[in-house]
Amino acid sequence: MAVGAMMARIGLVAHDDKKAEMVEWAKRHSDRLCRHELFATGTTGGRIRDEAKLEVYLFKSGPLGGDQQLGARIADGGLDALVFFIDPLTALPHDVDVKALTRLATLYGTLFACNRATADAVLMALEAEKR
Ligand SMILES: O=C(CO)COP(=O)(O)O
Repeated sequence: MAVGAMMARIGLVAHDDKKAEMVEWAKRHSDRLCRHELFATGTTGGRIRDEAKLEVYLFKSGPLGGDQQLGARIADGGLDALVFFIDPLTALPHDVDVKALTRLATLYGTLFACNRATADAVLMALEAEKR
């Protein structure tokens, strides 16, 4: 991404117990988020689109490959930041996909927020950063 308050490509994902929190966060920051290009796993993105009224590109649902699609975007250099509200208390059938996504975000140095506090900081960083 290049300079100033330019559009960033942001991935949004939330596990089921965290979806309400993600939607609330997206609503609170909708004036900021609408300036960026948003990508999300299917169910998370559908809720953000419907409830926060934001334009979101929807990948497949996480358990059906959506985490992998976001990971592929990271590997291709197509994502500037990832906001992923992970549920640490629930076992997931696609845990390997979750690990793969967080691994790729780490490997490629993607701005990565896993809770509301760091998500706020990531948004601020995207706006402040001189790129
Ligand atoms: O399971 C998820 C991420 O691991 C989220 O997928 P959904 O947004 O489709 O529920």
